[in-house]
Amino acid sequence: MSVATIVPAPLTSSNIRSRSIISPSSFSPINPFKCSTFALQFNTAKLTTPLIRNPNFRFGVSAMSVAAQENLSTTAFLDRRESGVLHFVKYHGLGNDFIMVNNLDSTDPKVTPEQAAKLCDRNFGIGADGVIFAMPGHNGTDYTMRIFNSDGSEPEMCGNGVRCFAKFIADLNSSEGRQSFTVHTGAGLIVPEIQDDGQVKVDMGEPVLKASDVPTKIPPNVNESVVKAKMEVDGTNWNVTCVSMGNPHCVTFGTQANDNLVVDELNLAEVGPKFEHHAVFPARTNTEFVQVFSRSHLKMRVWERGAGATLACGTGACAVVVAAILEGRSERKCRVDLPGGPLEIEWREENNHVYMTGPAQVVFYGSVEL
Ligand SMILES: N[C@@H](CCC[C@H](N)C(=O)O)C(=O)O
Repeated sequence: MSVATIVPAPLTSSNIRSRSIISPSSFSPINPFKCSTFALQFNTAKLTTPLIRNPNFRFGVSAMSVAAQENLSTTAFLDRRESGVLHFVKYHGLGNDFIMVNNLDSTDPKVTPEQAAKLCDRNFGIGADGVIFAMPGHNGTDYTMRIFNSDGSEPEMCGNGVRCFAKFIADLNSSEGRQSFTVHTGAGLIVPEIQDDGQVKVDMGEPVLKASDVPTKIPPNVNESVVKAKMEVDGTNWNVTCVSMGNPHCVTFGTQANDNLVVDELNLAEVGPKFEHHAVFPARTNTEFVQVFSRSHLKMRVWERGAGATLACGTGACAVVVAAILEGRSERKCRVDLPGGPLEIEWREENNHVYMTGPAQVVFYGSVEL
């Protein structure tokens, strides 16, 4: 079985150089990262052959050239110890993509925030919305998850990321089928469960609504929370509801002049940063712009703190359903359409927890010199 070593140009003129390996052994029956996972990724392109043998398997590595060959299984590959070399696996949840790092032997991330920003660069790096570290558990949990955004900042939680995290752990353990893990995060205990159909259902815990804890400086208007409150952005009065899923979210269904957004008409790149850096959000914010199709079907676009426009945001979709319920716009169980695909979200009355169900898929694995 041959393996292609992909050698990209240096990341920058700084001290980071990269070398990535794409391994066709990932299509071997003994490898947990099976060809079918990749085929799923390309269902729309109707590819039926293993991608490494397919000339179209150039996405994401287009700046790289084949330079060498070697035999290696993915798990063995991740177990390698080479100083200055980072082994990673790239995953995505509805196009929200992450460089996953096996950091189980240390509580210190193997990558600095500055290196993470360079690795996430879509032109000069691997390309991702963030770097996620699988670390030893804390206070009795099975694992700890930490994440750096693509700008190097560290958020408390990542919904799509924790689904990828669950799949990554299962792949590392070479375990298949239904299984769940307890994961310590900056947002507290999170419990992802891989279902029989491969989807990952996550107990995302309770939303935080108290304005000062979100945090936002917008004056609370419902108990201690900010619900459908006025927020001025560059002369436009928006209606916003603020929710923390461990990380801060500002959810809007429209302006005071037009309370029913058509999200495709929005200039996200222009308005998103104005919300993210608005003075009323001392920790910056993620912002979700939402359109209501029905009481159980919503559509959102997101501008993420530290990552910009992404194809999906799991914590964002949870915040959207919480906000929609608080504003009387939806039922407790909704389908939320994101640019990368749909998530099922439920805010359960009996325990106040939010549940998110959606996919997580491996893309490729490789290594990079730090
Ligand atoms: N995309 C993530 C959220 C990642 C963190 C976010 N950018 C923040 O800074 O809070 C998700 O799926 O939840």
